[in-house]
Amino acid sequence: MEAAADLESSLELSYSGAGPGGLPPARSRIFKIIVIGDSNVGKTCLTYRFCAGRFPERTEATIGVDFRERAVTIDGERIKIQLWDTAGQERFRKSMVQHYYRNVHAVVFVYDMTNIASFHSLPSWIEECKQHLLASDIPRILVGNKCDLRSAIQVPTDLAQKFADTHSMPLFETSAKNPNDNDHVEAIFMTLAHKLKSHKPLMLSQPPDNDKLHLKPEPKPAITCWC
Ligand SMILES: Nc1nc2c(ncn2[C@@H]2O[C@H](COP(=O)(O)OP(=O)(O)OP(=O)(O)O)[C@@H](O)[C@H]2O)c(=O)[nH]1
Repeated sequence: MEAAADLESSLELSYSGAGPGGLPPARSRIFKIIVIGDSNVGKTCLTYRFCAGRFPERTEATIGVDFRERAVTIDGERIKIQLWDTAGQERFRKSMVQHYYRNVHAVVFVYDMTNIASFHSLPSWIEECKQHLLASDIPRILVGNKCDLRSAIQVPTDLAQKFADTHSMPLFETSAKNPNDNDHVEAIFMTLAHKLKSHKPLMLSQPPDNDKLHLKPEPKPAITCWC
């Protein structure tokens, strides 16, 4: 918990150190996106796919929060997308919840298309989000994951679309696993990044202290259905 607080406060600091030759250092805007949803829906795999460009060989239940970052260039501006992969299991998230939501710029709700229970949990995730986010105009998107498991689908697209419409969110159906969906996962986060880029100036980038969070450093490397 303290580690997350440290990370938050380090992100809130404006970088005031001088660059080479006394010139101001290069700065890039940084956007914090939290990814939430039930355990096992594929939040870790989706964030890994976007940041590392591939499906992870193995995953374990996220404890607290995991953190991945990727720099992208949009319309000539280099920005940093910071993905906060949160724990789906209540026992691993309880004490951290307020840290997830601090200074959030966008929220990605994820459900597993092959698990109707994860879809039915969405209202409680939305409610949690409402309780912790001060601004109501923060971009939010809904992602149905695991569309590669076609024969096991339990959440029909029209049902998900209806839910998304009710909550004024765009819906994306994709797979973190299917390499053919790589571009789709990319497009989901890039669509969000484009949206955020036009937002008011945000935090300045400062490298987070991954050691404090005990995280492994990662390699950098309105659509309905892309299946
Ligand atoms: N077939 C398929 N399996 C997936 C996909 N995404 C994730 N998985 C699998 O689903 C399981 C859970 O994935 P995670 O990414 O760890 O799930 P999570 O939502 O981060 O889970 P928590 O950390 O417990 O909250 C793993 O066994 C993944 O291999 C997908 O798109 N297709």
